[in-house]
Formats: sequence, C-alpha cells, structure tokens
Amino acid sequence: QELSADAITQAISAVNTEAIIANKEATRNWPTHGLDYEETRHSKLDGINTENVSKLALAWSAGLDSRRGVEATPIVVDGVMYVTASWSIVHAFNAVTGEKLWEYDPEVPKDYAYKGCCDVINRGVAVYEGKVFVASYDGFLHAIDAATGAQAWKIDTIENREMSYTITGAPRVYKGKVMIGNAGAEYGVRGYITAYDATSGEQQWRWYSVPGDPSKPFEDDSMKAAAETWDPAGKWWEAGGGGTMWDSMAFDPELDLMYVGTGNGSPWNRNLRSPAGGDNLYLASVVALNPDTGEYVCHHQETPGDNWDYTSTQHIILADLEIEGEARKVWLHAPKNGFFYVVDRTNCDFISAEKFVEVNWATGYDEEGRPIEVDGARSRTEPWETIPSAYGAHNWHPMSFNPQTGLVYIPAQGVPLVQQHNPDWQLNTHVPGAAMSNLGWNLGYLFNTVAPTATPFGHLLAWDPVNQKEVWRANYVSPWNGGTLTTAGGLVFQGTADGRFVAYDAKSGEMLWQTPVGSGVVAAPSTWEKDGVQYVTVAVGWGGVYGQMQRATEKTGPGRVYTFMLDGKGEMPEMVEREPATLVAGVPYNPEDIGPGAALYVSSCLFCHGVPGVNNGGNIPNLGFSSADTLNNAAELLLTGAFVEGGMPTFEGKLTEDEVKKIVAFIQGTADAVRPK
Ligand SMILES: O=C(O)c1cc(C(=O)O)c2c(n1)C(=O)C(=O)c1cc(C(=O)O)[nH]c1-2
Ligand SMILES: [Ca+2]
Repeated sequence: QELSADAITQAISAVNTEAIIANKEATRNWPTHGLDYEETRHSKLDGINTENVSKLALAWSAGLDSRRGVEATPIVVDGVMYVTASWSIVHAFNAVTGEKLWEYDPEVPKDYAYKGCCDVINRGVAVYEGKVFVASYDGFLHAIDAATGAQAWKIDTIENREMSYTITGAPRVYKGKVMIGNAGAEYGVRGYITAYDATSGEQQWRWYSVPGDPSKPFEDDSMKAAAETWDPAGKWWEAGGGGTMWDSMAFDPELDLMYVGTGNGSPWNRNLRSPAGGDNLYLASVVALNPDTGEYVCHHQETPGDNWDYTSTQHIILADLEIEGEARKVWLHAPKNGFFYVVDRTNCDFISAEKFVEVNWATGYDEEGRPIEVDGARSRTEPWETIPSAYGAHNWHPMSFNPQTGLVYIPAQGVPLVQQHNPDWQLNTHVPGAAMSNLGWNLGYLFNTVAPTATPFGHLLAWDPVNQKEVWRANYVSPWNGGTLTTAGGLVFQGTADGRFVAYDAKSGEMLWQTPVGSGVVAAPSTWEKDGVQYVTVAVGWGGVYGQMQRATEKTGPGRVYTFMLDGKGEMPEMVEREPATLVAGVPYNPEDIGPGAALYVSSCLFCHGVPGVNNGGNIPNLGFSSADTLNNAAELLLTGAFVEGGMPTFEGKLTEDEVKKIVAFIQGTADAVRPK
C-alpha cells in the first residue's frame, strides 16, 4: 500500500488538526500528544479488542538511529507518523508501510547534554495545519513543513542562555498557538511557558511560574501574589526559583482554560531557598491559564513549599465524573509526591487526594486541600529516606483514563533514595552555564551518604478516581515502565522496563498478549486507523533519568518504532544481548584520594553515570565497568572532549588533572570495594 508523495503532501497540508481534535468521536488519528485536548489517551477505536488481541502481530518496525532514551508518543495523521528520538530528531514514516518519508535534525550541539538532568530525550511533536512542531533540547521551537521535512521557521525560546535551560516536552497547539515550557530546575532556572503564533512563530505571551527579582516590577499580579509566599532572605531569584513546566498541559475548549503542571523548587531544599518557609507559589502546582493571554486564572498547589523535587509536571487528564451524586468537571493528577488528586477544573477547588503508593512525607490532605505533613519530613541534617523519592511515585510516563471502566492506568513506581541537608551549600557557588559540576550544590542536598532501605518496585496501577482506590495492579521486575494507552476495545497497552510490549484487559488486569521489543520501553504507545484497519504503535529506547544509569534487561536495541496490527506479517528484528561487563581492576590510585574523589564524583558524574559498580549502567556507561585503559587515560579523555559526540561534555576548565585523578581513585576504589571476594 504505497502513498504517493503527492497524496502525502495533499493529505497533510489539508489537515486542520484543531478540527480533528475537536471532533473526537470521528478521530481515526492520534493528532496530539495525549490523543485529545483532555489528554485521556483513551482511543475510541475497538477493531483490536479483548476477543482478538491475541492475534496482534508486527506490521513493521524501523530504526530511529538513537542510543539514548526515546520518550515520544508517535503522532499519526492520515497515515503519516511523526516520532522523535534522542537529540530531538524527528522521523516521519508512512504509517502503514513503515517507509521513511523524511528526517529533521535540529542539530542540537552535543555538549548540551551537560545542561540537562535527565538524558537528551524528547517527548514528541505537535502538528497543526500542515506543520510539525518540535522543541529541541537546546531550547529552540522549530516549525517543519509536514510534507517535506523542510524547516519553516525556528525560534529561540530561551531568555537567558547563560543559564541551563533545556526543553524535553512536546509542544501543544491550542487556538492556533504553540505552547511550550522548559526544563532546568535542578540547575537553578526560573520556569516559564510561552505561546507562539502557529503560523508566523511570533510570541503571543509568556507566563512565569515563580517570581523574579523583587527589586524589579512584577510581570503580572500572579507574580506579585506569589512573591508574598517566598522569603526574600533566600534570594531565590539568584538560584532561579525553579517551577519549570517541562511536560504536561491540557485544554478545555468549553471553559476556555488551559492547564499546566509546574515543577520543583531551585534549589530543592526549602530551608536554603526560602529560610522563613512559605508555600513558594507556584511550585509543584497545576495552574489554569487563559490560553489567549497567558493570564493566571487559578491553581492548586499539591506540594506547598516543595522540598523533595516533587514536581507536578506529570500528565494531567481532564474528565467529567459523577462524585457524590454530582456531575463534576475535574482534572486527574498523579504527581511525583504519591497522592492522586481530583480537582474541580472550573475553579481549581480541591475535591480529594489519596495516596496511590506508600508515602512518608504526609499522612493525607485536609479539606482545604493542604497536605498534613509528617513532623520532620523536611530540613533534616541527618540522612533521611523520603518516600516517594525524587524519582517520583509516578514520573512523566503518561497515564490514561478509560471512561468505560472509570479507571486511570498509572505507571506507578518506587526508586529509593536518601537525602540530607547540605550545610555547605552557598548560593554564589552557582556558576551560570557550568551546570553539572555544580549540581550537588544547587540542589542543596547531599545524596548516597547512607544506603536506602526500601525496595525498588514498578507496577501498572488501575485506579478508581471517584472512590480513590486501587482496583488492580500488574507487577513488574523494575521501576521505570512505559506510559499507558487504553481503548474502547477494553484494553490497556504498556511497554515495560524489561523490554516487552503488553496488552491487558482494562477491567480485570488479565494479561492478554505480549511481545519482546528488544529494549526497555519508557514511552507511551498510540493507536490509529487507516482504511478501516486499526494499528498500535510504540517507540522503544531505554533511557530518561533512571534509564541512563540503571537497566532491567540485558536486551539492548537502539531506538526503534514498532507498529502492530491483527495478523501482521512483519518480521521481528533480532534482539541483541548486551556484552557482559566486568568491574575495572588494576588502575593505580592513592587511597587518600577516595574521599575527596567521592565529593567530586557526586557533583560532576553521579547524575548520569550512577554509583560505580553498584548501578548497573543504563544507556550511559557505569564507570565502575570501564576498561583500565579508559581510567588510566581519564584526564586526557575528560579534559579534551574526546566523547563529546556521544553527549559526554568536556570538563576542560571545570576539573583539573589532579581532580580527575581523585575521581579515578574513587571509581577504582569503589569497584574494588564492591567486587565479590
Ligand atoms: O526540574 C526540571 O526542570 C526537570 C526536567 C526534567 C526533564 O526535562 O526531563 C525532569 C525532571 N526535572 C525531573 O525531576 C525528573 O525526574 C525527570 C525525569 C525525566 C525523564 O525524562 O526521565 N525528566 C525529568
Ligand atoms: Ca526536577
């Protein structure tokens, strides 16, 4: 089934995505990140269903030329698929045959990896009236001709390039405007979201989520109100404040409101950021904005005075539910902090919140919607294991809501982590642009001073939002499983950290079908129809903040997109096993260097490479399994940028040869310590 180039051009150019999204019943496409404005990820298609899903088989698969995390939801419009991989590269395919149509490389400088916390990932594109929009890791918004892959325009969204801003999220188009936020709250930035005209690229509005320097005029009343909730003694504006809106949005055309989730504080530690306390608005909140003007309308803050990287950027779903006999327009939210929220989206009034995993920072929420914090949950000078940890009880991996079962399908998890107040933190140690080497300082916490005691877990959680309770779960071998999709065929689809793509009965949780896909999956699948045939597509490629240092399977394929159909005749690619790794041995070092080397390692290496010989290495190598040659030549390799093309920054001017020697001592010393005797 060939698509002529002319047909593609015509089809894509004619598409008014807004009309498709508004007319949901007729949607045979997957036109926007969350499928619809409400971001339900519930498809009305039922050609593939509980009765026949066992016959699901590969239609085609294609490589994405990516060795880092793939987090994109594939967008499909009229038989053309747009999917992004690492380094924000866009791939367009004939969705039925898998034929590659074009590729668009925004040419992100490889040393940009240095400015981001969580892998060089991208969550996908937006499409609108013949254009494809991608926001690149280096902070540009690109408009691409959907038919040819040629650049239409490119705009710099970053107002201060001295700071470590990046973009990982998928843009959304509401009312002819492209909406995009940014990332960087681990490094000291001030979060904002901007709207651009989808045709011209002209900036329409910008809304900041946290106040700036109080000696300057406030941008709007919401910033004035927010400033009252921060202690000026913390000089938060010099550390950025945070609140980055790096992932979720949703839109209600009837109420004419858009919703955006905000991130954590910068630094994490409120004691340092705002010593007198305060809620620090609008951190860790869901905020309703006017989509035409960007004006603040209302908000609900889930973690007042965030202290733990409890971002509320997680996927927002809009739903109409009957609660205590009353029809309510709500948003549903399962942020990092472990509570599931139901909030009235007409006015941001709190309805309910219940823990969906074990939680030790709060016991619940009062009627006003404020958490009842556990005494001593913040500002501890001794190490404390916060549950959930900064990895979140649920991270960016999208959830889905099926109105037929009334259930939300959440990729729930636990990744234990111990944190401790950093008494040496100083604001002025922040060197703009020199992000990674200051990370330990900027967070205001110390890590891994003692080992956590909780056990990591991951499961697919089917949650009843009306009664706020678990209905079923499917357990996995590891945290960090893929986003979910649910369908009118009574199914839930999810990829797993251990390299499978699985279909469940949405009602009962019974596993009905699965296939290996050769790599851990973090992204969410999409489903679509062409010429009366339903397809399911998932992009695989292990990565993200957990996947860059840990893995759950030895199967290690590069990024790949798989499309399945009933009785598909595609040939599954070969599943490649990872080479067994051995702990590095025999590199000479001075044992006295291990202590100082550990501190240097934590601030410069830990976030990507994990603990040497302990984390098993995800898509970024664990240095405890380096070759002795690499460690012996570490100074030369690190200080000359030998690995820059792979995304490893040069540490020239950031570390001295002597400091590298100390880091090597820590790596070899740790490898020796963990080697089985
Ligand atoms: O504060 C931020 O600006 C920010 C940005 C991002 C990002 O853009 O990916 C992540 C986080 N925080 C974060 O806390 C986090 O756990 C996380 C996981 C991932 C990922 O893609 O796997 N990104 C991010
Ligand atoms: Ca964060």
